[in-house]
Amino acid sequence: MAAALWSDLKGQVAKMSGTHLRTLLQDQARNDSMFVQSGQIVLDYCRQKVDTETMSKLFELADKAGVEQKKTKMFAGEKINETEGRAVLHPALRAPRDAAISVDGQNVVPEVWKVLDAMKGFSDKVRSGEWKGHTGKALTDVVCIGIGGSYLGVEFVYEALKTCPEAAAAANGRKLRFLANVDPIDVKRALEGLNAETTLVVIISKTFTTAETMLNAKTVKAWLVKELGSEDCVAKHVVACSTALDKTKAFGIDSNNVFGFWDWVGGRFSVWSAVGVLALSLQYGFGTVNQFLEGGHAMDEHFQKASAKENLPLILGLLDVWNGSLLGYEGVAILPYCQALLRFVPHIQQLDMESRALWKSPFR
Ligand SMILES: O=P(O)(O)OC[C@H]1O[C@](O)(CO)[C@@H](O)[C@@H]1O
Repeated sequence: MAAALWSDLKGQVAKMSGTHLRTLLQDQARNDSMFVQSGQIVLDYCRQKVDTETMSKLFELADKAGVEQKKTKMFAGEKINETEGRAVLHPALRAPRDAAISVDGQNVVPEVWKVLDAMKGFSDKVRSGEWKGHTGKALTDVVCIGIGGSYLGVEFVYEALKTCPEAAAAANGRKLRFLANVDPIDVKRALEGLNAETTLVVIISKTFTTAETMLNAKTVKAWLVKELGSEDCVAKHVVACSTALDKTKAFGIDSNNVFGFWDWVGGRFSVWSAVGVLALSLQYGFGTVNQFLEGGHAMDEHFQKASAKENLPLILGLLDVWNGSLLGYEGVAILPYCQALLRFVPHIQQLDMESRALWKSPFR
């Protein structure tokens, strides 16, 4: 059945290859059917090389491939990441406090909120000046050390919020820097103009073994110790977002200052966990970051409940199958006209490409 549908879709490829987009765009009913919305997010896909017949075959493909059932399994915490044998539960990171989402029979939402509350408490203390550095000064600047999934999403959201008036006001007088590359020039750029007395270092590493992150962490720790004159400064100036408590302890970080996450958070989606929430709360305040989490939750609900034809993530996924596997396009252009989204592309590129690398085709 699915094979027949696939060959039908190949027929659509032949039809679309001989049809100019200008011709497709003359059909207003087609264009209108390709304008869908969830809250304030609009998806207008009328400039994709599809007509309504192609789309109905793609929706049929989703149905035959069991997307609905797979979605149910995902939100039920089943281990749908087959290559790594893990649940895929980043939606639990942005679920409301009273939600229930289970992994291995245990509701993980209370654990998520325990860490969110701890991050709120810590970031409020740092921002208010109640938390003092080694020499008694308030910490106004933050350097995040991490790489790949433990860096790109955080930097993207930091940049996206920088020009939002409410977030900018909350960040007044504070700096947030990122250090990912092991090139000493990146260390220099990250620390440029910072005073160790007023700097907090956030080491972000799920495993706390990643070579680049560990080298940068040691380099910046040495800078703090040299500037502040004692190893004791680490307890006040270094915190971590990690799942490896033994390793963060060995590095000298107080276990109260380690903000955890879980095996079911893939690195590429981890901006929604402590990886993103801590640094962003230090810069913009927890309230603003909580709005980001609420936005993500609204999209999770839409993905779960909207019908296929109105379902933004599903439609984008189907268009990806169409463009990549059927039309054979080898690249995707993401063009954020809004300059505040300047770091969106590296974030999505890493997220998308790493997901593809981990995907196990049912056909191989
Ligand atoms: O958070 P960690 O353990 O330092 O790992 C970072 C690496 O893990 C990933 O986030 C996911 O594999 C990569 O993108 C990144 O290079």
